Amino acid sequence: MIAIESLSKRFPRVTALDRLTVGIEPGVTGLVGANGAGKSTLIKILLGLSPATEGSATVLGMDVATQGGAIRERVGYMPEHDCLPPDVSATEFVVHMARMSGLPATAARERTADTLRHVGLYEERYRPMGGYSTGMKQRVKLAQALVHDPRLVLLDEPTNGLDPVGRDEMLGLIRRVHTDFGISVLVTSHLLGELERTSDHIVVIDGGKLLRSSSTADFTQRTAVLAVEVTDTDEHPDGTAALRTALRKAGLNPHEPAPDRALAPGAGHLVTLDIGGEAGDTDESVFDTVRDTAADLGLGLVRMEQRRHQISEVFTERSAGDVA
Ligand SMILES: Nc1ncnc2c1ncn2[C@@H]1O[C@H](COP(=O)(O)OP(=O)(O)OP(=O)(O)O)[C@@H](O)[C@H]1O
Repeated sequence: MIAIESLSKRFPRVTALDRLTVGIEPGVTGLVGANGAGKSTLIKILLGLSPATEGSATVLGMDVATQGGAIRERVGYMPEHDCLPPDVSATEFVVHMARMSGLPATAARERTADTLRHVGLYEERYRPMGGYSTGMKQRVKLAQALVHDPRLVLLDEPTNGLDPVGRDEMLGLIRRVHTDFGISVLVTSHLLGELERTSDHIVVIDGGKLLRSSSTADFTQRTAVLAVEVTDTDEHPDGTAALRTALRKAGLNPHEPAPDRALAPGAGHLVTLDIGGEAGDTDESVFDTVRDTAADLGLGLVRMEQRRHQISEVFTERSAGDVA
């Protein structure tokens, strides 16, 4: 869908994109990065609205430097900022946008009605948009991006300003844009965990550079840590200390307790240890060893839990790497 090759964008005081190379496949892709990471700048370059300083990119095989008009005909765009004229209704506005994209008048009206219904706007669609809630405005912005039946939509922070329920509804709508209509989606967010359920693939950028690009499953299912909760006994008043020592003897690698652990009520009963490698190839025998070790010590085994990685850890891992 999109091929980005060593793309840079420099403003006089700041480098917004720094030799970014990444490919976007069909499906739903989340583009994640903190505020100022370069997400909006990238989208504007991909639409041919802003020239890159260096490097190249193609969208649906078209060159962003020379074919911006053709790209915007085939791609839908939902901008981040508030851009809706307050005095016109959603219907009037979306019909206008459909006509701008080249649809004949009748088709534009029909598509507008269908699209507004799809995003969940009904009677309100005849009222001026100035009186709409943020959630309704975001829905109109999504509708105008979809009305000309594009193959790909670029959605810039579509959940901005929404409450948790509104966010969930918007993320559900975005998922359905792909599942119901087969339209590919590139959606941005500054909230790291937000796109985990919506996206097939996640691209993380930071300071205009690519931090990571991989499938959402790879991000969230690489499990490397086992948390074990045990009870104390008369024989072992500190069950976790006894378990750690015994696990070490059994050849495992339990983590040292956190320094403030004694201060946290109820937190003293947890032991964490590494299991499996980077790729998530968990060694099942670790579970048996932990169970048998706890049983041999006479400790009560409350739970064993494999922790899921979260996208936010990409940033933590990177900070740790920087320190190293
Ligand atoms: N027209 C411009 N002139 C100068 N600097 C700019 C311009 N547009 C963006 N920048 C800067 O480029 C960097 C990246 O901005 P960009 O808007 O792409 O980030 P973003 O990831 O979309 O963040 P946000 O979600 O906050 O918009 C920021 O430091 C921003 O201040």
